[in-house]
Amino acid sequence: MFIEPSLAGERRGWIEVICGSMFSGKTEELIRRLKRARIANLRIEIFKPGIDTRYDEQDIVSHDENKVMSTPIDNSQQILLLAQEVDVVGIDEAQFFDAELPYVCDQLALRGIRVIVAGLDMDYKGRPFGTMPNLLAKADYITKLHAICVKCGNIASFSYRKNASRETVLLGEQSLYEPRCRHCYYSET
Ligand SMILES: Nc1ncnc2c1ncn2[C@@H]1O[C@H](COP(=O)(O)OP(=O)(O)O)[C@@H](O)[C@H]1O
Ligand SMILES: Cc1cn([C@H]2C[C@H](O)[C@@H](COP(=O)(O)O)O2)c(=O)[nH]c1=O
Ligand SMILES: [Zn+2]
Repeated sequence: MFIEPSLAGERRGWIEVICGSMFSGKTEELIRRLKRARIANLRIEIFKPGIDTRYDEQDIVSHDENKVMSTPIDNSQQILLLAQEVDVVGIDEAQFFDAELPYVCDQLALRGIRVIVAGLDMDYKGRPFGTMPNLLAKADYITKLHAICVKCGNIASFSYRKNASRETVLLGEQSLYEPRCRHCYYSET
């Protein structure tokens, strides 16, 4: 389990990335960390990409319906304007953001802000997803989570798409995707 670094002494920012397949618990873990920061009386701002309207226009919602309020935005530079006077910034569905997001996270961390980012590391084809590889390269702390493979019960790192759509971005949940282990993923792709 991730334990927050000590905040004693001069305040320095850092970047945490939570990654993994769909259903691996990224959003739950993001919400858990943000709730703990709130308990510590830290000032928090939470962002998600405007296109992610799957469960709610505004809130970040996990597959188990844990939720937290967020600000939907269309480009990552908006975070630099909106995250004033805050101690912690949370960002969900990072894979959908533009290529500037790693730079934005760097700038926030330089301001002394703790940045917690959650996102899919791979798309349905098993390729690195969007800006995630660059974020992972810049992260100070990385947590890789796993779902349970729906075929065999082993740990799952892949998000298998159940229909024939070929576009990279296709919002959805259980009806469209299932988490699979490497073996079960490659046996049907
Ligand atoms: N195959 C699965 N493996 C693990 N968790 C699953 C699975 N299917 C459904 N879930 C549920 O999904 C929850 C995680 O949801 P969430 O945090 O939204 O994941 P993510 O953001 O990584 O997609 C788990 O706590 C569990 O209740
Ligand atoms: C694999 C994959 C996923 N998506 C979409 C599907 C969901 O709307 C989100 C992932 O949400 P989660 O919180 O990680 O469950 O991404 C996509 O557009 N393309 C893909 O290849
Ligand atoms: Zn499997």
